[in-house]
Amino acid sequence: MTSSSTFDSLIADLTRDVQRAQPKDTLQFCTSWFQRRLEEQRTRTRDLLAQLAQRGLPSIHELPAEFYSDCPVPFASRNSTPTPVSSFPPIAPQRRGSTFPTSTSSRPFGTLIVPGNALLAGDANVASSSSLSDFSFDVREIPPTSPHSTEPNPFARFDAGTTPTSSYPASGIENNYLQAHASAMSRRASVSAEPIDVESDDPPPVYPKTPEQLRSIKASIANNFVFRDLDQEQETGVLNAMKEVHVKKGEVIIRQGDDGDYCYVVESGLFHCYILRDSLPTSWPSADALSRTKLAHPGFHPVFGPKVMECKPGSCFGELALMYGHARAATVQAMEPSVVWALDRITFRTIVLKIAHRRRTMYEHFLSTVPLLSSLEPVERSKIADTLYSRVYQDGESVVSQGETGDTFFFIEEGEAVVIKSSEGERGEIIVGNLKKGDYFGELSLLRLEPRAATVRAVNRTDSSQSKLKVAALDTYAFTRLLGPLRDLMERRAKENYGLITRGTY
Ligand SMILES: Nc1ncnc2c1ncn2[C@@H]1O[C@@H]2COP(=O)(O)O[C@H]2[C@H]1O
Repeated sequence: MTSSSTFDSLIADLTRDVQRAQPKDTLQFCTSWFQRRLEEQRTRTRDLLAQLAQRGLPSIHELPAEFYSDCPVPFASRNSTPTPVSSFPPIAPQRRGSTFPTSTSSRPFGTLIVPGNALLAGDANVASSSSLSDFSFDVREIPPTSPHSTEPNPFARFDAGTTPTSSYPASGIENNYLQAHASAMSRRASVSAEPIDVESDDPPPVYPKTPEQLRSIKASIANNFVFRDLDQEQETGVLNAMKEVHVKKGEVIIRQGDDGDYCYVVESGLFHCYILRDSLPTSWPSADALSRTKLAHPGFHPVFGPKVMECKPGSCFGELALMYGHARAATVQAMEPSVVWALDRITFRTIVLKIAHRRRTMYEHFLSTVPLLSSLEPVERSKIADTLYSRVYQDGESVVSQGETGDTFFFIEEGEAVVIKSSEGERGEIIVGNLKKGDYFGELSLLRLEPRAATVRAVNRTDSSQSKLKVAALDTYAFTRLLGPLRDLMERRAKENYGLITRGTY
């Protein structure tokens, strides 16, 4: 695929998703969307490299254009741990081995590392290597992505600054993108730069909660863009991993300019958020000194600056740190004894990425068993896998109804369905077909831009140990884009299986 067609297809995907989600903050939505796509693409690249590795030393030049990342991945071991994540001491983040492996040598391609990781790892030795365990690329082999740019890739330019922070040592490579910037806002690499070991079996932490607590957290995060797009499994993982934290009156839970690694949902109490517009002090007053600070008037803190927001029970704050590496934009202080639910970014990202990875593997496996798709290349099936989403139906529930406008195509993942038609003038419904695992339906209305020709309904199971109907769905746009090459095949099959394909005659 050429870069312009890749671009066109990305923009088309983004446009579709924006139209579907109707985000209030479009810019933020687009930013998150690209971040996710980048992560997915990097994971795919890693998977492909792992496959290539089984055949010998992989080479960047063997990567199909699909998988070409503008900046190949230096698979180098990490020899330093990340900086402390927050000045907030009461909860140590769950630094599980899976999320911060100290070395990738035992599993050469087991960790997703993308450009910028060296910011965190402080490991810039990307000289070429002959062994798989430390396989790496030389950044100088990588052409600039823009004729006007001398930088190896677009992710190189975190900022115009050149001074590395003490936390993230600069690399020794000339003109490279591994150098961190001194500015607080670019101290941490973007989320795409975070290594997440998607193959680890380490379960995310589970902190027990009452059903009421779960309901309250769920309601609090429901409209937050970070959590809104999580599926059921991801949401459950996130809710389970939230840890109850008691915050004393006056305690500073987030300090402006710090690295932000936690998100909080307020269970009880009250927090004030302040933003200091001027440059931040080189050192903040001690907790003791702060406790003696008098607030001259309620909207202004003499140290932290003007108050910009209050966070009451049900509010969620610090969530952007889960997605981006920005420094904290405000200081948040407890105004009374409070309780929050805290979630660290690594856990959040592990849950989201691991589940996404598992889901793709599961779909790829499933799609490889679908007869309709047998002529497709694995790469094409992977693309379909990335777009599918699952739905489970109760016995007797309709997935599509005759006469409706169709906007979705379905594969049956588990269970069985019946196809039912009813004709004007005829009484009742006639079962015209049975569908089982690996079958598909819903293509006719999309191919022919006609109303649904039949109703497809989950069977009433006679044995409750049988699976409920579970379908993997693809929306119109993805159907046209990804299954376009199979259009004739589907038309032919429809003719054979459903009889004469003319509206109203079957
Ligand atoms: N005999 C049939 N006539 C019409 N549609 C059928 C028949 N058997 C299965 N189907 C599927 O039922 C689906 C209903 O939605 P669509 O018309 O989009 O696509 C239809 C076909 O995929």
